[in-house]
Amino acid sequence: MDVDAISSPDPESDQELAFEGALRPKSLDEFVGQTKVRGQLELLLKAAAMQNRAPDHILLAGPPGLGKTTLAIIVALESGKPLRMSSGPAIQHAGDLAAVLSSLVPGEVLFIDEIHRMARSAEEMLYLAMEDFRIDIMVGKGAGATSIPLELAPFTLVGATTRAGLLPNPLRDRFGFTAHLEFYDEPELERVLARAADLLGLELSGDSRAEIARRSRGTPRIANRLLRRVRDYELVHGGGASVAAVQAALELYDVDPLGLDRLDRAVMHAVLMRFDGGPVGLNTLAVSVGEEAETIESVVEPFLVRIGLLTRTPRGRVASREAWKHFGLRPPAASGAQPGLFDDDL
Ligand SMILES: Nc1ncnc2c1ncn2[C@@H]1O[C@H](COP(=O)(O)OP(=O)(O)OP(=O)(O)O)[C@@H](O)[C@H]1O
Ligand SMILES: [Mg+2]
Repeated sequence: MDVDAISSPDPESDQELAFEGALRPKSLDEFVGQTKVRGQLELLLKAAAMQNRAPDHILLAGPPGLGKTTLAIIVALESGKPLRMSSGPAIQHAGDLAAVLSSLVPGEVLFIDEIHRMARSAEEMLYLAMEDFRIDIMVGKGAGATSIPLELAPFTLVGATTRAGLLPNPLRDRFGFTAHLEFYDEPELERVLARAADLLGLELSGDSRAEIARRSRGTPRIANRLLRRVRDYELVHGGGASVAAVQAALELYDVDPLGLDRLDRAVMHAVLMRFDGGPVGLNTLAVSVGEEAETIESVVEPFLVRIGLLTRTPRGRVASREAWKHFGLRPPAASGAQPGLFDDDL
């Protein structure tokens, strides 16, 4: 496998997608963590069921691998309605969207993944569809063009995005509820792992679970992936999935004790070494590691900020004292940008 990908929050292969499918929780009760969002969704679905109507449209926002697709599937399962899956990149013309919308059955849940990547013309059609369950189909061209209104079956749109900030306001405002998914803490990841280990028939002690959870980047997808590598290791070497086996397996795949992946490390390395700890602007940073600014901002940065290695300031990104320590480096003696910040205990 691609070693670089093991800590990446994106799915790495079709095989992994199949594996994910098998481990996906099928109900809100089985869904670990995100207590607040779960409670909010539960209320929303229950109220809709009591009034026998389609639940409000739902926007799921958050970094990759935290459970957006899983929750969309759960919304359909819990409300006992069919689910239609689509994605922003697949909707490049208003006509693509019209075809999907006009074939929905009453109450159907329409999941649009990466909704921020949908074509503009389709977005505008979606506004009307979400609000009035109606679209206008344009017939003909030029002066003779007319629009024919088309009634739609009431449906629930579930949109997912890693970039809520990129959604135009009129679209964002039409969702009755926006769930912001957060990174998972270690006890939550341990519960994800316990459940997955059970499903895989792998015996895993509490200490082994904790060891994997600590390196999972706050992300269930990564926790499950690391668990697979541990299972492989156990399969080949035998002797159970002890803490030593977990450490050996994860070391083999270059998973940092904090769970940092190649890109996380490249970003931190650039901030520390090339920009003397910052502040450095997002675009400059993106260019210096050869990545899209979007990826840095939505995938890499939220995690680095969360674990306290990076801070965002109005003047740019700044490495924390912990960052210098974690990489075994000394901050520059005269840090003109942040006088006194690194003075104590170094
Ligand atoms: N709360 C959870 N409890 C248990 N397992 C979870 C949870 N959230 C996610 N998972 C597991 O993590 C994997 C990835 O989740 P999912 O595909 O829903 O992420 P996503 O947010 O849609 O990611 P992306 O942005 O890449 O589409 C799934 O296989 C699922 O089993
Ligand atoms: Mg998804």
